[in-house]
Amino acid sequence: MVESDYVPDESTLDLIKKAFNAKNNAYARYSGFKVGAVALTGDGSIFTGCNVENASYGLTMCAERVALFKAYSEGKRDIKTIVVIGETDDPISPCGACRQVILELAPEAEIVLVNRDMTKILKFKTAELLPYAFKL
Ligand SMILES: O=c1ccn([C@H]2C[C@H](O)[C@@H](CO)O2)c(=O)[nH]1
Ligand SMILES: [Zn+2]
Repeated sequence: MVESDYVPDESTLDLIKKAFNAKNNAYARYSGFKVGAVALTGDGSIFTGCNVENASYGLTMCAERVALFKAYSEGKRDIKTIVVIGETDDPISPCGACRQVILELAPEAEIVLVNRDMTKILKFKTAELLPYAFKL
């Protein structure tokens, strides 16, 4: 993990801005909490995501899984970076479901977690987010 004095390079900063903008598309009718994400693949493709909620709360899909599933559904599996930004004062912390999915679908990725105004940024390797994970 890299602490919040981590200064992203230009291309990572660009990803963070794209995730920030993707947050505007969030369908957060129930929680009011908007989240944006991007997934960067090895060929430079960028897939955005936002959270999409449902009246049946458990059907809600998180922003990072949307971005990841968009990449996979376009045949892009070489996930290099995932950025997630929410509306918290500290960098957002992905839920357990997302950690499980990220571990399997983006095992080599760097996960960049950002707070609401992009002043605090944490960087993790996928495996750090889910120790002793269930795998088959
Ligand atoms: O990392 C996270 C954490 C939460 N959410 C969403 C799910 C729900 O719509 C809302 C509140 O939990 O935020 C995400 O999309 N990503
Ligand atoms: Zn989640």
